[in-house]
Amino acid sequence: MGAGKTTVGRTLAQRAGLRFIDSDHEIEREQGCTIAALFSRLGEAGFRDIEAGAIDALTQREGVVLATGGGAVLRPENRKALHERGTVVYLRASPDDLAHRLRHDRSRPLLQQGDMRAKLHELYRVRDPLYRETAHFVIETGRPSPALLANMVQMQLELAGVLPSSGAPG
Ligand SMILES: Nc1ncnc2c1ncn2[C@@H]1O[C@H](COP(=O)(O)OP(=O)(O)O)[C@@H](O)[C@H]1O
Ligand SMILES: O=C(O)C1=C[C@@H](OP(=O)(O)O)[C@@H](O)[C@H](O)C1
Ligand SMILES: [Mg+2]
Repeated sequence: MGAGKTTVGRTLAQRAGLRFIDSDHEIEREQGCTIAALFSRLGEAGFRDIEAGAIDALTQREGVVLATGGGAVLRPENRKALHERGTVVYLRASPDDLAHRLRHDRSRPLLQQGDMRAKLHELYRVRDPLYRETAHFVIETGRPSPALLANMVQMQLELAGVLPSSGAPG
């Protein structure tokens, strides 16, 4: 949460001329309510069931940039679908940077109770190995802006032959 998946993913899609999809936005549209409302109605496990269905459907699309929710890696079937059907970029951020970025955020239900920084450290401990297992590339966030990170991801994917060369100078 707060790594920049939604922000960087949208910019990357614009630059690469691809459609951008965010699994949380798709879920909100289909369910007709916010992620926070789904968590309070169904609990985290209920949300994860819906999320797994969305990941299965969305990873079957061709030619899209897909941003997932940060907890999508918790389910093995999601990790497998993402890794096998797509090229996965892990936008790594330190828990302290995430806490700073999200200090005023009220839309992420898992961070609304207790000490946000401690919670982000705990999520990082559990999830960092899962992100590394799922990803084909790791990009360090931190100092670069979202726009620069989108350039960095695009360049990485062009070098890997996943995206056609944009011919940008440099
Ligand atoms: N590299 C970055 N540097 C500074 N702020 C960032 C960066 N990436 C994202 N943000 C900010 O952090 C917040 C969360 O970003 P978002 O794209 O929603 O993350 P995610 O989808 O991974 O949870 C937004 O306010 C966004 O502008
Ligand atoms: O990390 C998580 O468990 C979650 C991340 C959120 O998405 P972002 O990673 O886009 O914030 C959203 O799916 C939900 O609040 C749960
Ligand atoms: Mg997001």
